[in-house]
Amino acid sequence: MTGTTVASTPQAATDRPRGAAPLNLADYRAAALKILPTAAFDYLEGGAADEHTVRWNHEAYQRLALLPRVLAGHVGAHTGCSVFGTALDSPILLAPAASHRLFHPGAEAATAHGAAAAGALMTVSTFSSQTVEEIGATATGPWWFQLYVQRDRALTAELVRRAAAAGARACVVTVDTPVTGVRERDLRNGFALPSHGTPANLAHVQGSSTHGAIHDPRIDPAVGWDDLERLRAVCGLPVLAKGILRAEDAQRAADAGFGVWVSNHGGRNLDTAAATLSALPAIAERVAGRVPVIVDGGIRRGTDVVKALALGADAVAIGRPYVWGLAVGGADGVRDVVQTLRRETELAMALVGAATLDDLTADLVVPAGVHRP
Ligand SMILES: Cc1cc2nc3c(=O)[nH]c(=O)nc-3n(C[C@H](O)[C@H](O)[C@H](O)COP(=O)(O)O)c2cc1C
Ligand SMILES: CC(C)CC(=O)C(=O)O
Repeated sequence: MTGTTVASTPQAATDRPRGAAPLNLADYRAAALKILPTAAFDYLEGGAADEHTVRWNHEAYQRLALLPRVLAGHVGAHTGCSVFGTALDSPILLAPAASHRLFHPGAEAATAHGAAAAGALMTVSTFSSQTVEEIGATATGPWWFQLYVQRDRALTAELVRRAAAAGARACVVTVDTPVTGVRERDLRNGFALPSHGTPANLAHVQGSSTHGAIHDPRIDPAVGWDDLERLRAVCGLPVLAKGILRAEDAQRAADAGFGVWVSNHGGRNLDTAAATLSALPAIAERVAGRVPVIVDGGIRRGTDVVKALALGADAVAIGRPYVWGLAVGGADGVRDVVQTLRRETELAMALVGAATLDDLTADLVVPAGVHRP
């Protein structure tokens, strides 16, 4: 893809007046909008085509209301959990996002530090701007590796082996991107990932572009279930399939022991794909607790986390919000975004009468609007 590249790397906003400190994730978005070059903000913010799915992901949470239990007799709420054997302080994960250096000079290392400070698990993209070895050497918290299966399967195997050797605790195979969606903001901006965003993990590969295109021809469109089996054998790690929206696909993943990551890629690929929250209950029912179920897309408030867990997710992941934090404050911004969402989650749990994540059950959620018991 040709086009102008974003030349400048934004600096962290260290000189914000105290009174302007972000209170919630939407405040971080507003601050990131002020700092980032337009093309970088649009790449982060945007979705495919008319961006219906981007909106639906978020609105699906607003279409549900909570029915709190009272007099539950709890003191506070505890968000501790374990996902695929990794103990976590809270069920809030960082979804993979390409090229963190586009948003902050500290790149993925800064994200890793912020995630660790918040006790959150980070997922490192195949298209990270630092190598898995660099990230693994600096990460003090748990992290997973997100894989885009490459047409070159020897290279694919090498990638997951490198990630495992660098300390990744699971491999998340993205299954919703046989091709990338048409991101019209990027087309209008003539946007291509800048040279400092070139996928570091692939920099040694012959023919690898020095100006990584968003619509990357190296991603193999013909990925099958047998690829996931082979990858699990190669890396020896738990494998999750990211991008599942259909219950029968979730069932097949669970039958094979693959974790299920419910996602429509943040509305960035197939516009008018279903909101992830709409897809979640049927998926959770089929999986029936056999493997972890993670959901992402549009989660911006603690009440969203509570609703997702009540409807069957074991954990949620956020994409854009932690990148807003990264842009605004580097590692501290990432940490603060996660901690803010976690505090909101704890508060919402206390208010619905839930002491632990197990207390978040489907009866807490009803359609919003007029409720007739
Ligand atoms: C800037 C950006 C880059 C992304 N890069 C990747 C990626 O490399 N691999 C991947 O599987 N998903 C990628 N995603 C999708 C996210 O992992 C996640 O599914 C989505 O952002 C969740 O929705 P949310 O941003 O509304 O929280 C990216 C998303 C954004 C916003
Ligand atoms: C390089 C891209 C394929 C990364 C991505 O998944 C995205 O921008 O949504």
